[in-house]
Amino acid sequence: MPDRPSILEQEHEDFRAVARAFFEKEVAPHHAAWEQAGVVDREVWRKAGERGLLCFDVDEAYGGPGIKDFRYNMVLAEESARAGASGPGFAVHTDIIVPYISTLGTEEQKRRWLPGCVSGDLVTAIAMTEPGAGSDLQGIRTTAVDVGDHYVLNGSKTFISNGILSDLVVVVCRTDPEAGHQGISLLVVERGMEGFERGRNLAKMGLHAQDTAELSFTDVRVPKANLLGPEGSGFVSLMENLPQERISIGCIAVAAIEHVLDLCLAYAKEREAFGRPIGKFQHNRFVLAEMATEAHIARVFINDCVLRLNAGQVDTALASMAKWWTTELQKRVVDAGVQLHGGYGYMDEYPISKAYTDSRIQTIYGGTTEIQKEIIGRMLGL
Ligand SMILES: Cc1cc2nc3c(=O)[nH]c(=O)nc-3n(C[C@H](O)[C@H](O)[C@H](O)COP(=O)(O)OP(=O)(O)OC[C@H]3O[C@@H](n4cnc5c(N)ncnc54)[C@H](O)[C@@H]3O)c2cc1C
Repeated sequence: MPDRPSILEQEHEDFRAVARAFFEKEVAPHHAAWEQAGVVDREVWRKAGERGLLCFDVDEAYGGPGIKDFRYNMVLAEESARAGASGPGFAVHTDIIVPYISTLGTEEQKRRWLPGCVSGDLVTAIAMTEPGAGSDLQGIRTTAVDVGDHYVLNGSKTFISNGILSDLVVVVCRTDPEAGHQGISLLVVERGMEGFERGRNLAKMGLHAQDTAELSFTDVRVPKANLLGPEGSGFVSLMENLPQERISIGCIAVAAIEHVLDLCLAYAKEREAFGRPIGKFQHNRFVLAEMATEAHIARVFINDCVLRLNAGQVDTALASMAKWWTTELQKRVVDAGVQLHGGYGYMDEYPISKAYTDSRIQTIYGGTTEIQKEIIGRMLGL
């Protein structure tokens, strides 16, 4: 069999060893309890920060190592998948939200927030989706009215990852209701601001240890100093940052696919039926042969995307291709994996069962498969 295609150097493998030890020691033993609780222990964020597993791209001036190399993020996704650690929302923090602060923040904002993001003392969330608007981001109704030195924020958000634990929430809101997408801005709402309430921690099909919550804002006075980027530039900022979010989700998908392949290969060799390992039946051999082939293709594809991301060469269409194709493949592969496990595949105590329920969201959040195809279609001039 060919080796898994790799774009990693020794330093990434050293980082992998640190991440693996962390997930084995600090995450895996607690995960079942966190699944019961619907949220991870806050302490695991600080421990991840101590080991240097959060926000590697943040510059040294703000407490990070300043490593702008997405291969580290990819390795973390792989080790997280291997440990079945779908609870800690590290990727959403490191890959998706903190980059908004790093790229759009003023010097004062970066000094105020980034060190805590790196250390795990500050957990972040991004709140775009509302009960009435998900894919159609321009349909959001949360408003922020300028009253001099602060805004008055009103509205509600739903399905927000890290919603319960978050200390900083990047809230997508309308600062000018008449200006279409040019009236959308990003405001950072901080834990404890009066009028900022967390609603339910939503019960979900999978990702049971991850907190996904409703948030509401009633006359929240948000200082102007918490505006991220120029007023009215929020929509453009989101469009600029979404490609990295989509490559991040693609990395998680490919990591999950490889993990499922490993689980299935081990099971096919060990489980016997009709006097032989189930992997000896031609049908199952074909399933695994297809899985191994597709995992290889997906790895080559995502590796290429990550290298392009590092070089600043990921465009919107490529990110959408990576997002929809890898996550749809993940869903298909993990479904085949459950079938291969027979009844055990349906049992929570088997990792394949959890991989199945955890995978289902992948084609929905970060922009659905349909939206990705719409984007690609537009880029094709259609
Ligand atoms: C576990 C979880 C975590 C999440 N985390 C976050 C988060 O941290 N922050 C955040 O802001 N949001 C988050 N979301 C929300 C997520 O991004 C949205 O659910 C998603 O974008 C889809 O929006 P919607 O649910 O409103 O579906 P809708 O937009 O109502 O779509 C419903 C269906 O219609 C299809 N559809 C819609 N428009 C079109 C179109 N133009 N063409 C073709 N088909 C279309 C969609 O593909 C979908 O199949 C999360 C969701 C979940 C479940």
